[in-house]
Amino acid sequence: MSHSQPSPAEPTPSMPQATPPGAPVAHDLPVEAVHARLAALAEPVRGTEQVGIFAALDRVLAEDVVSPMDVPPHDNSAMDGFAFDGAALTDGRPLALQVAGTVLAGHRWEGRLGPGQCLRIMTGAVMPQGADTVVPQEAALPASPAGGPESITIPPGAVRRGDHRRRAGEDLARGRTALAKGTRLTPAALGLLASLGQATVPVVRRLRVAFFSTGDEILSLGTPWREGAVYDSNRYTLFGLLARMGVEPIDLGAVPDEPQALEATLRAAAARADAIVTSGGVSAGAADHTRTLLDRLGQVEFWRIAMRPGRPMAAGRIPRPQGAGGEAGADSAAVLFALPGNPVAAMVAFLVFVRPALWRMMGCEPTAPPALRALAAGPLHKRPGRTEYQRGIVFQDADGTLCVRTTGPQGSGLLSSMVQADGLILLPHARGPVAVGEPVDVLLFDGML
Ligand SMILES: Nc1nc2c(c(=O)[nH]1)N[C@H]1C(S)=C(S)[C@@H](COP(=O)(O)OP(=O)(O)OC[C@H]3O[C@@H](n4cnc5c(N)ncnc54)[C@H](O)[C@@H]3O)O[C@H]1N2
Ligand code: MOO
Repeated sequence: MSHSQPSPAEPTPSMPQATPPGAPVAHDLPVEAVHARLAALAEPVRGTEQVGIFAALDRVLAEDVVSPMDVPPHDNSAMDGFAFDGAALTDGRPLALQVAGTVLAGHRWEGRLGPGQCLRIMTGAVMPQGADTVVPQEAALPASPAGGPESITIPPGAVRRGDHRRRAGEDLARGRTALAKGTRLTPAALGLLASLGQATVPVVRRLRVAFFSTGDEILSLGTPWREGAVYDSNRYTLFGLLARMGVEPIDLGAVPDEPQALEATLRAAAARADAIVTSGGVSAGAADHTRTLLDRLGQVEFWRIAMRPGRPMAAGRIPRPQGAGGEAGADSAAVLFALPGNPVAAMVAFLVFVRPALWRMMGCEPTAPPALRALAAGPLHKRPGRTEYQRGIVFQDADGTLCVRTTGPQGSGLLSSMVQADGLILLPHARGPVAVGEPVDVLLFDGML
């Protein structure tokens, strides 16, 4: 047993007595306090590997990448048109130029433009010596159109000096940090690395996350249904949530409410994984053995969190068996996140707490999910004193204003509502009921990248 002691400034996580069901309880930990405790628990793992750039998508960069070259590597044209010396432009007067040749992208014109000359140039082609400006071909008047102009006239005001020239190094300058350690490698970041000629990338090793469900009533798929049982859904939502993060998910199945079975699974998980995510068995029920077991196995805290859904949760460390460090890294313990069993509560607690903690373990400072401000299409029940995450559907009204309505009943067993929802309506701790037309933040399930 190694509950950490609550500090005097923080409420005790002990069980509240005789509280009306669903009412906020003064003892419950605010969401921010849970974030702070999890940040202390989730330390970055050690270990890096060099991977090919395609395999680097969604991984975390293990070292700063310094640009070995300028990108673009040379001054070049941003338009198909004519390159010339912009110093020849005069206010209010047309400029006539003779076309000295053509340069295509991927080629360099070796000559030097003289006074009164221009070069036909394609987008991306290297700017010739003696030119600093490009006039797009549709803005130049050809003096002799057949077979390409031999000379052009630039009407007054068509371009200013320096227009449509892209400078060497304007995207990335040689010697500058192109991507910082800890960056999550998005599609854009992969492209940036490729633009430096980098075919392999140093990344943080893949985080191993074991997950399992608990409960006598939980049936694995393929098992015939029986009275009193439910098919396991949490393992599949957790698999999806973990896989989306680019971690290595390790499925350890469904475990009955038997202390020996739970202990064996937890020990096996700690031996193989950096983190363990479980669902069920964290509230006050007669078969919720997880609590007793965790008290014995590791340093685990149980929390009642001032939020809905996702009120009960446990988190802490489960020591690795001796000699298991080689496989799961040098750290002596795996981090346990024990989520509530109700399917919506498990998902919401994962999104709010586990996801940012796992990003931290991967060496990446987590970013807040994208939020949208929308007007409540109907009144929302909300009690001050807890953070609520209501499932929301975003739409535009007849005027094009962004609005949000709930999916309907907000029971934390209604997994169908998570499928219908676009995101979670975030109602902060202190907020009371929301009237129609009041603005609220919606945390979107899907970001663009
Ligand atoms: N007296 C109290 N009872 C409960 C409280 C409370 O404060 N006092 N809290 C309620 C809240 S809130 C939640 S959330 C749940 C969490 O309880 P557990 O984490 O112990 O979860 P279980 O009791 O094991 O299961 C709850 C519910 O979810 C179903 N479940 C569990 N695992 C799965 C799974 N893998 N796939 C599908 N469904 C699953 C389970 O059958 C139960 O119906 O406690 C409340 N009780
Ligand atoms: O808060 Mo429980 O987590 O309602 O479902």
